[in-house]
Amino acid sequence: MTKTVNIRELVLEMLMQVTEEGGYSHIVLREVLEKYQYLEKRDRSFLTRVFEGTLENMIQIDYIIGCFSKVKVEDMKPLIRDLLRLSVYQLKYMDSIPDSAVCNEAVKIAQRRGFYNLKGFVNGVLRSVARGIAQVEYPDEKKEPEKFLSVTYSMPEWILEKWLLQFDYAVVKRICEAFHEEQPTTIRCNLNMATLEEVSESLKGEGIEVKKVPYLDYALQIRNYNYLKAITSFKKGWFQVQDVSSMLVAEIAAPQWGDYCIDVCAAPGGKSLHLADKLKGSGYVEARDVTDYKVALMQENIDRINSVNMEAVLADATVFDPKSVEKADILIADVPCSGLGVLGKKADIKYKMSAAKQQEIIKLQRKILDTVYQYVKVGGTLIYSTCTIGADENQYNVKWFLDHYPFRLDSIDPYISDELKSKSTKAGYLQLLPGVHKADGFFISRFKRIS
Ligand SMILES: C[S@@+](CC[C@H](N)C(=O)[O-])C[C@H]1O[C@@H](n2cnc3c(N)ncnc32)[C@H](O)[C@@H]1O
Repeated sequence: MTKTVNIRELVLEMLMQVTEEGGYSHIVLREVLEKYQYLEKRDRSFLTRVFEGTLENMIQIDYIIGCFSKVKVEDMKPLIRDLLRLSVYQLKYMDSIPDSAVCNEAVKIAQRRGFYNLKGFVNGVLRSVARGIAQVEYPDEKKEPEKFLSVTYSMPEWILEKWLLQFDYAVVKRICEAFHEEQPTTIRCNLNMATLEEVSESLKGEGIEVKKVPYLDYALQIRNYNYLKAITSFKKGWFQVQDVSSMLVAEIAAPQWGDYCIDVCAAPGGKSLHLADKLKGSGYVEARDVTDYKVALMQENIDRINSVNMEAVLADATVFDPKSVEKADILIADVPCSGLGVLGKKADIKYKMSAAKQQEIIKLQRKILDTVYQYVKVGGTLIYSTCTIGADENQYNVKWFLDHYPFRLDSIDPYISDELKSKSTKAGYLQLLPGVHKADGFFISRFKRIS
């Protein structure tokens, strides 16, 4: 017999894992959905919506709580703070739930969790929020534009400050808005295994909504599925979940028949698998990553797709590998980054990242480039990419690389659709911006080794 689960309490535990224990929201959610597969679809959607919605809107929610609580949000007991957050999310964003139900449930959870003495506090704050939420005064866009963006879109001010130095206010606002729009799943169809029509028909046959997406003709958007790993065409290896921005990496790498490719930061393997598909069984793709866990993850994907020209390898990209010197026709450095381009899918990243952590990441990116450039043959291609927005990890690293190593930028225009072409793509790099482009925020640059 299955135990009854209190969904709000489960969301509270998930939030605690993310906000207090450093867990990653997409992993926490995936593990819970896998563990509680028996939950009804309605409960799974409620759980997903409250968990993701609370994280997406957390700065705004804390601002609202701050308007009604005498205790500062940062001084609250962590469990009470997260309980208030998920409750305020429901009060503000879920009209179908009566306010009284939200308050009563929160009080019961506080009591069950041993916070008898804070029942009154939880009840008082939530009932005041429920009564006064429509009168909350938010920062004025004209007088305090940065604060307005921060509270409206729950975006930390240090990120906004950096973006506003590089992009117009309207562009930054559009990026922030896009992170709050629906983020449908995008898939890359493996045309070596099935045609686009076959994948599409198979998905529709299982009641899944399918739509074409811009920029690439083998990519589809899917909606309204319950559990990805149960989809027949997924089990057959006919498609891989991957954003279009990430598919563009292999597109821009443009491997030729027989090429030897090394992907130095490859897990979970999306771009490597794409390269292997493009090579149609020829050449070879060494998909390297730094932990056993990540290598096993890639191996799982290789086995599902039955890829014959790809191998998952355990290797640290910051440690020089003499056997790889001038071995690669194509080297992919899809490096660890701040991830600010994918906040629409992984909202918690924005709270975990900081300017200081970003500096550490930049050092690692440069250390990786400083090691792996030696593996590229003269005349070979190096692709440097990140899933972030902002010059620090992108354009400045490109400039630094050109200043120190025997490479030149190479135009990417031959490999992308006309709507993506610009001065910078002609020069050799592409910064995708959510809301401006129909893709995740992503940066791709292409270099040729000249000596
Ligand atoms: C942006 S992700 C790569 C995504 C991957 N290219 C894909 O398309 O699925 C960055 C990867 O770098 C790996 N990584 C971090 N430090 C590394 C290192 N020193 N050596 C090799 N890989 C590393 C991480 O484990 C992570 O999987």
